[in-house]
Amino acid sequence: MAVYTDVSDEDIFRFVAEYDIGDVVSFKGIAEGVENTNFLLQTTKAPFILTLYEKRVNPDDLPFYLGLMDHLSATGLNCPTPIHGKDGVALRRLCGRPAAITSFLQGMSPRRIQPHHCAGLGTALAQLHTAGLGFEMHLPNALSVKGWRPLFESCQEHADDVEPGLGKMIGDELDYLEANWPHALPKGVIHADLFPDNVFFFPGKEDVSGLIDFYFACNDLLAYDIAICMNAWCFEPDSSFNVTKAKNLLSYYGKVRGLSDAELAALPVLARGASLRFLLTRLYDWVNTPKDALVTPKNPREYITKLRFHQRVENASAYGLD
Ligand SMILES: Nc1ncnc2c1ncn2[C@@H]1O[C@H](COP(=O)(O)OP(=O)(O)OP(=O)(O)O)[C@@H](O)[C@H]1O
Ligand SMILES: N[C@@H](CCO)C(=O)O
Repeated sequence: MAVYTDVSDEDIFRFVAEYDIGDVVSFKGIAEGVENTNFLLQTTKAPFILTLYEKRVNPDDLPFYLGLMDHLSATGLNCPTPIHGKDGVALRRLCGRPAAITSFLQGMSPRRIQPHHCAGLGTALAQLHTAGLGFEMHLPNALSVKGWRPLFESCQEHADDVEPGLGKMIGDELDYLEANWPHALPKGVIHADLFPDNVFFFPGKEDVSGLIDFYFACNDLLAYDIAICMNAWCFEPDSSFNVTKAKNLLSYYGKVRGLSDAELAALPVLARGASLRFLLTRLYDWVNTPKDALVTPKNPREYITKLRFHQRVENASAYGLD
């Protein structure tokens, strides 16, 4: 249950009164998600999402995230739109946490990912990257290659408790990635966490209906965002890699924003980095979440398997490209 900060009825009535969004009708904690506290807020005017930002969100970065969602919404991309209070301010405080209300997006995350979902995702991701090129604020990716070694060092002592030899594997992978990271590839605004739970479709439809959870968005290599999606969408529950899904993701992305030969050639190293990034944040959460916590941390072993797969990949043809 990802509600880290409880909010009383009195708190919510006082908070909503700071906006012109109608009166509170209902207010329920949302179970999904592990990073922030989210509530579904229904008022006499419409449904909204109230988010209280928790430990992994740097409050100084919130103007970038909210400004980005405003920018992307204005370009026509379907993402949460920050609601501004009567004083014009979107970023506020509630129960001691930074907080904001955003629009509620209709649609559902796919429970069983089909190849057509990856086609829709490729299109939506390229549209996001294209729309983001006009966004003037800039936020370096704190969880890119420069951030991985410090993150590893903060939980290194526990790595071998998860799997014998994991500490050495991560140390060797960090050496490889720091020496081979493709810094010169095209950069722009990336989502950086576009997992299935953050992508909505309408039932029976193939196009993405909306994107949410922009709280890891930042400026980084655009093709790195594709690698994050390939890991999150193109592996089957039995850990096998689905080449058809990867081919759809890459080919439909390329119809909107063509990938350069350099980006295609760099996909294996980008996919190794994308695997390590989520292995590290999951490892950190795995060893730092109390056993009796209400929120269940995500299993880092899933990303050990994905990293090992990409370590064996020699070129992008393994991802379905001709
Ligand atoms: N704008 C929105 N419209 C509709 N539903 C939303 C919206 N924002 C969040 N949700 C719902 O709340 C859930 C959690 O939101 P979100 O993914 O932003 O939280 P999180 O803690 O950052 O999760 P994660 O672990 O995926 O990073 C989503 O899976 C979705 O069901
Ligand atoms: N999407 C992340 C959790 C939120 O950052 C993961 O699956 O590890």
